[in-house]
Amino acid sequence: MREPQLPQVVRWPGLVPGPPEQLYQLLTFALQQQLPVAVWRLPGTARPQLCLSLSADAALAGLPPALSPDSPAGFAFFPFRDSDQNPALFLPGDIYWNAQQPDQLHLDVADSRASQLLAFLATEHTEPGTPLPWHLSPLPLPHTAAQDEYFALVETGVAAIRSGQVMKVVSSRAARRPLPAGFEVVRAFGELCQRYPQAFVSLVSAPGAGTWLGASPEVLAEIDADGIFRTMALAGTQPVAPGALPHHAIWRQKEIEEQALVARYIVNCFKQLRLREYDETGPRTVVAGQLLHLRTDFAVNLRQVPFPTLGTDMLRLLHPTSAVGGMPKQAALHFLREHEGYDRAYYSGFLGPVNLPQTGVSRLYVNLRCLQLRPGEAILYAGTGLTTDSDPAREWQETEMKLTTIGTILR
Ligand SMILES: C=C(O[C@H]1C=CC=C(C(=O)O)[C@@H]1O)C(=O)O
Repeated sequence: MREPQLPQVVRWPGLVPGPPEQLYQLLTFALQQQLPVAVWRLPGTARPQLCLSLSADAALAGLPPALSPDSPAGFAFFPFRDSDQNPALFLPGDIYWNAQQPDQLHLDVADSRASQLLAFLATEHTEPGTPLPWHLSPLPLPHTAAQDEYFALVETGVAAIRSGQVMKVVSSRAARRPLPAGFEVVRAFGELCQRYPQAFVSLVSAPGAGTWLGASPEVLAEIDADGIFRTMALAGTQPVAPGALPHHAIWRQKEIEEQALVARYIVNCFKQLRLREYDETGPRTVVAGQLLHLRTDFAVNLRQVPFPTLGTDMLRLLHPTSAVGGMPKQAALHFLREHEGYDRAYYSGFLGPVNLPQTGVSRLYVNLRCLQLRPGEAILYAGTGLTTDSDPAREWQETEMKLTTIGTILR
């Protein structure tokens, strides 16, 4: 098997500033040169990592990434629906930096654009907090549903379930919020990292896609260093009750069914691949910020099950999962296209590093609890899984709760 060429490790040029300054310098270079860049912090880790691509065109991937050790290293940023307006991106890992090893940069020294970066880092010192030219989406602002419109959408969804058109559908909406005075994107990213230590925190800025910040609780497809493939069925939502232990949470029939459908969807994907050797754990209650969810974890040991394309195949079958689309998949997606009334863009798409920094290790998350930056404001996104028992007012309230996860950085 051919291993991808990983960039070389070079020393940070000149005096090594603190990681926050380094992050700022790298972002300044990327944005001034109008290049795509992604910063992320993995759940349970302390330090951010960064992937910078030296060509905007090279990031236009078109296809979902292959989760295989011989595919290129980079950062995937995939929309809910792949389209000309919201292209599927894969940011080649031309430059990789990890705040864990702050004196190192991974790059190809023979590339003249990489040398340009090194020269920039050696001479320029942008003060953190200096406004940066973030990429902005060229698309018009998405329609933001008022309460009565969302109620109507939920009612239409429930009617579609009752008539047997779909079993489950996840309706969603966008909401506009002004940026507070002095709002600063990199600081907001840091705040998300502090507030949500168990989330996948991300900041992606790319030509054509704009700038997105998020704190996702949901793994879509992951292959770790021990060759374990993982995915999860995450659904059902209630607020964390002050003083109560998460495992004492009581779930209604509605949430239990909603989550069971997502788990069934994943089992069906394994079945389509004729794979029986998976471990299933749960469902159990998990905490995601101020919310509780029900989660079932699935794992396959790829060192014991000889299925080298499992990650790639599952990713293509899973996205969009019934935690963000519905069931059956095509009928639910058709319903959303007809009735949702706005463009989700990269909300409920997926994102994360592939073979970066370690060959064979990929970590893709569903892009939930996220916002998109626009001049002077942010567009926040949230959705709720509908079943026959859904009540419009409760579903609206649930989207409000989900919006507060990312909304806290706008206070
Ligand atoms: C669609 C979202 O959440 C999904 C993940 C967990 C719980 C969900 C729910 O309870 O509906 C959703 O399926 C969102 O956060 O926008």
